[in-house]
Amino acid sequence: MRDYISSCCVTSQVYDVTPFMDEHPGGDEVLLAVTGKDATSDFEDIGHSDSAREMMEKYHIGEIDASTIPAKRTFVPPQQGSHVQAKDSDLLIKILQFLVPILILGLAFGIRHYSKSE
Ligand code: HEM
Repeated sequence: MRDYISSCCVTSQVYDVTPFMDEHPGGDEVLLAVTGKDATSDFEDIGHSDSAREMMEKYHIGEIDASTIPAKRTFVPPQQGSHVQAKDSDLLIKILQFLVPILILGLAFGIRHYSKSE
């Protein structure tokens, strides 16, 4: 007796394959790998026989409401505007890195000059 339920989903139908684990001709590892996942493509890629399809009816436990499956997210690249903004701030930092030491140096010379003349 196993202490977990391994269910996988093939074309929106959910199967509890726990009792079938040891008998599955493809082994239990493949079933475990798709537990809780949509195994439609894995199942179809094998080219399961008609008798395998009949067999799986024994383990049918329900159907998934396809509308509850989250849509696949597509990558949206950051907008051009923010990229240009990032370049602008990079330039500002470079200018400041150059200007600040010169300002400090100028200030030091200025102080030295005025303190000498006093
Ligand atoms: C309740 C669901 C399933 C049943 C009843 C089932 C049944 C079977 C049967 C009877 C076979 C022997 C070949 C045939 O008659 O087609 C088989 C082989 C196999 N199955 Fe399944 N299967 C199920 C789910 C899956 C899933 C979800 C996967 C993949 C993740 C899978 C992977 C395989 C593999 C890799 C083989 C071996 C193919 C080979 O060596 O040629 N099966 N399965």
